[in-house]
Amino acid sequence: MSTIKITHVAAGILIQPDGRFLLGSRPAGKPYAGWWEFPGGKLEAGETPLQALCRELQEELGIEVRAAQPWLVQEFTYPHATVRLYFFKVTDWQGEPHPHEGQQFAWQTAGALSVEPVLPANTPILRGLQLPATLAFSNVAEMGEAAWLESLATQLREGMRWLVLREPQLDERDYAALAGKALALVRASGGNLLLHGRPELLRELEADGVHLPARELLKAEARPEGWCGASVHNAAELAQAARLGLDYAVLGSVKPSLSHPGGPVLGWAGFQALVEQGWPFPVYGVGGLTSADLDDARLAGAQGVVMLRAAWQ
Ligand SMILES: Nc1nc2c([nH]c(=O)n2[C@@H]2O[C@H](COP(=O)(O)OP(=O)(O)OP(=O)(O)O)[C@@H](O)[C@H]2O)c(=O)[nH]1
Ligand SMILES: [Mg+2]
Repeated sequence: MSTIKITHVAAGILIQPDGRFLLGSRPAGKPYAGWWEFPGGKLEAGETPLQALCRELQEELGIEVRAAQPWLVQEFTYPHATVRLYFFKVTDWQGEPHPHEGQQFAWQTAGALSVEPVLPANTPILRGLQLPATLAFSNVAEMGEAAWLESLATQLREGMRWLVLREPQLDERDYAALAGKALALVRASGGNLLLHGRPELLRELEADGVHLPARELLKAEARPEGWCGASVHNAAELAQAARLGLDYAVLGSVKPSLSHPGGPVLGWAGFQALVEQGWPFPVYGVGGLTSADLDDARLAGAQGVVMLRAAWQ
């Protein structure tokens, strides 16, 4: 029996307060020379990913890492190696990055890169960097259409850019009509609207993607086009989201919630234990959460929180 040798790699996403992050070009003489990557390199024997990250950023950039949070973990098979990449968000460092290996540097904005090509394993990482800290789910069922659309317009003015239209009580015709109205508002602000289930409506409505409920995630054999995330409750569902190459997962319930009363509750500790297994997409907490929970969410390894009621108040 042959076992695949996996090369473990730590890579750092240096993030400025304005959100821009650093890419470096790979030096001549290495595989994929000239391609863009996050600075980093292979773990040495006995090193943890964080130790390797600190050493590599010292060697390649001459900086000392002051604050780094583990973020996404991605496995990828190249012709020359199968790599397991541990990506960290590096939010504080000492010193100015200098190209110690003859690299070029470029500070970049998520979704609007000015350099290419980027290493192919990094595609999900670049998608993940575009996602927000709070993801809103609609609440027409409780608020009524007129009040919700009015609140949507207000939230869009105040910076909301991502939302999932989840209205299971509507039949397909009413759902499509509501989606049309919401999309008109979202488009005018440059935002993204994801349908909840109903991937068959994606083309017709020209929505930005689909959020799959867990039962549809488990049935899916391929991801729909556009953005795609899913609701998950356990490791098996997270693994299915990884197999499909989804852009994010929503994991819960973190706290008891009014919308799913009596369901299983993970708490932040249970949430953290699942997220720490390492996934190639960001994971949001859901279930009785508001923006007041964002600090706890980040400490537990979350991208942020999903808000239902709280998003529209
Ligand atoms: N540093 C880095 N490596 C990446 C990224 N994405 C990605 O697929 N890789 C892969 O991870 C592997 C390790 O990268 P590396 O060449 O930087 O390793 P290193 O700094 O230890 O260099 P060395 O080989 O000279 O010792 C390569 O196969 C590279 O293609 C990324 O964003 N940053
Ligand atoms: Mg390197």
